[in-house]
Amino acid sequence: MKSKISITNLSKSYGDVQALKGINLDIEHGELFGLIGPDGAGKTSLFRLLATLLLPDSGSATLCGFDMVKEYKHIRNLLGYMPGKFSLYQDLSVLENFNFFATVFNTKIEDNMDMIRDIWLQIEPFKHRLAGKLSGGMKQKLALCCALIHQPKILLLDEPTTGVDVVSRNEFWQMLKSLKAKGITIIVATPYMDEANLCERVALMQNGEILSLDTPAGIISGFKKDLYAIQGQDIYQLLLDLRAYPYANSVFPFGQSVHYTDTREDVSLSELKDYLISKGQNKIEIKRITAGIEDCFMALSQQNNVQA
Ligand SMILES: Nc1ncnc2c1ncn2[C@@H]1O[C@H](COP(=O)(O)OP(=O)(O)OP(=O)(O)O)[C@@H](O)[C@H]1O
Repeated sequence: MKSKISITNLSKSYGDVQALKGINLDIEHGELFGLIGPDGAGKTSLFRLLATLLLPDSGSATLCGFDMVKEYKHIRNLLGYMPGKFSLYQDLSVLENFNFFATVFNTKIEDNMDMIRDIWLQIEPFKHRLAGKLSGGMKQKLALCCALIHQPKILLLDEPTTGVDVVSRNEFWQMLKSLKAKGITIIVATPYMDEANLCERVALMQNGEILSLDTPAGIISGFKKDLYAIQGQDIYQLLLDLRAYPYANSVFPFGQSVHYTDTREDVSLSELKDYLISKGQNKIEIKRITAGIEDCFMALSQQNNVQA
């Protein structure tokens, strides 16, 4: 069975809030796909629709060829869904949670070990611990095991690495790669732009719309402006001064520097530096850099806001 997902013109509102505005998206069998966007972009709403927990206002979607509304029962058996908030029973042990999910899906842990062995081995030493007493990374591993217990063809993971330390985040992505190798179609929603590079394709989302849909490299190649990282002693004042510069096209804070693009084709860096010195800035450093996914997102978002 091909676990393709096809989404056509899908919309969802909550009262006056338009959470999804006509989403069109095809995700291929066995793809590791990223939904990347800030809080409120609409990622959870899209997942809840695909997981058949919400009804759309308009539009449609098929998962493994089954209609999301009319054939929701088939979809529930084919789908593993890991919600954003820890969804397991905090007062049950690891093993009790696991057994509970196996029972719900009318299966047994031992019958599904092939699929989950690598992950289970990492949490097995804690099998008698209450789920509520696990670390963030361990909770995510348990939630992933529970989402996999019925051997789903499609896995929806809503912000699985939010609040998880860097080491556990890396381990988690390694696990996703091995699940993908088993032929599972995986969609990961994340607000972390750097995780886009770990996906085969991504959709950058904002305000219920897809701003861009491509491979991470394809998205980055769409960034056509020269990009500069500018550092100075007072980063906040630097940001304000750059925003006031008449040739500024985009100015965003980025860690310890400001990412800057200019409206001119040929940027005069010496003129820009002189301007900043005239504003009282010192220790200015300007470096030409390559855009990352976050720069692309900011540029697309700015473009989208101008068009709106
Ligand atoms: N039950 C609800 N009632 C009213 N508004 C809602 C409801 N659920 C979501 N929204 C609104 O819909 C929009 C999209 O929210 P959604 O949760 O789908 O986005 P998200 O990208 O998953 O962000 P988050 O990480 O904050 O959940 C937001 O403006 C949100 O406030």
